[in-house]
Amino acid sequence: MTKHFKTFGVIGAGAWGTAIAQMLAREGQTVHLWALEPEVADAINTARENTLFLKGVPLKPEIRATNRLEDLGTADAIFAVAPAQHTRVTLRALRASLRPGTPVVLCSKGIELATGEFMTQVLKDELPEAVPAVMSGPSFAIDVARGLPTAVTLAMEDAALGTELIQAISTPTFRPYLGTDLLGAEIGGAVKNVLAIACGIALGKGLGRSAHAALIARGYAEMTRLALALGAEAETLTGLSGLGDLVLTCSSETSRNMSLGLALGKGEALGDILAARNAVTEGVATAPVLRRLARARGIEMPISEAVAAVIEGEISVDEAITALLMRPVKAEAVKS
Ligand SMILES: NC(=O)C1=CN([C@@H]2O[C@H](COP(=O)(O)OP(=O)(O)OC[C@H]3O[C@@H](n4cnc5c(N)ncnc54)[C@H](O)[C@@H]3O)[C@@H](O)[C@H]2O)C=CC1
Ligand SMILES: O=C(CO)COP(=O)(O)O
Repeated sequence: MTKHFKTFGVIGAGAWGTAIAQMLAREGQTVHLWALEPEVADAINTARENTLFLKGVPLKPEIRATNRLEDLGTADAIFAVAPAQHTRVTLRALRASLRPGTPVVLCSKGIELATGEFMTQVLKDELPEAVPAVMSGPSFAIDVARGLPTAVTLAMEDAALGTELIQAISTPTFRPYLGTDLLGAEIGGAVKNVLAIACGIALGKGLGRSAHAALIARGYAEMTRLALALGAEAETLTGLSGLGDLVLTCSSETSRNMSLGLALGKGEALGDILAARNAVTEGVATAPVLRRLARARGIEMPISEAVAAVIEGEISVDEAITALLMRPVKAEAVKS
């Protein structure tokens, strides 16, 4: 049976949730956007601007902001865009109102610190009757909100339903490519944030573009090792949600993760950097849990290990760099 996607719910009115709502909003469709902060919902509904998280972008009239998650319960599809550490509680709050079989598209990029779970597992725990999907790829919120060309992976097990959803949401400038490997898509999105911190540190320390490129390539190798060990498909990692997002995030100061690394490399303290920003930097929470996961499975992830150790205050930036450079040289294609 053909599913008609007319009404959308977006959980989280940060930069990315707001950009997704803007992309979804078009004539004849309604987008309910849940904001945690009353002033954000108010500004969107009255001034048609998200003054806290996405300043300067005039928002479309189809977007209706709300502070009540239950207002999203009747949507034909939900986009879950709260930061990874807050995703569980927002999904749980939808349990009573969401219709069984509703697609829930997970858009946050991270691993839950308390449980070590990726977002698909969190969704399964909290809304077992939802149809899971993952949307991930190289996509800065400001680019999407301004209508600049963007391509992402949208992974859903039911390819026919995924195709219908993509047809309902795609525009000439927002192009989701269908995949069926949800785990691969979410691993790429979570791990690239940690690797972007490493790249930022290297550039901030003045180690040069050769070191930067080496970190991206070796980071890609460790991301792929983890993905394959957890049962994801290699092709997903070569695509938009893997290599594509890794390249974007590791190369641009627009990335919060990359810019946090840059500041660390220049000698700023982690606490000061975080205190000065009004934006989530997912790699900070993901790095320690990623290290835990890799160690538990015996997967070698030296760059992510080094970032975790710096974030946890166990070693300095200089010690992390020395540790990486002192690693024994070995064959490039070693798998573990
Ligand atoms: N900004 C971007 O360009 C992109 C972001 N993402 C991902 O989207 C997710 C959300 O990031 P942004 O929209 O950029 O966030 P943001 O940094 O713009 O805003 C922070 C968000 O966290 C929410 N928040 C804070 N405390 C909360 C709580 N206790 N419960 C629920 N929500 C809470 C705020 O309401 C706000 O929506 C992250 O996982 C990020 O990795 C993915 C692709 C692009
Ligand atoms: O995921 C992103 C781009 O695809 C945004 O990255 P940051 O969270 O590092 O800004």
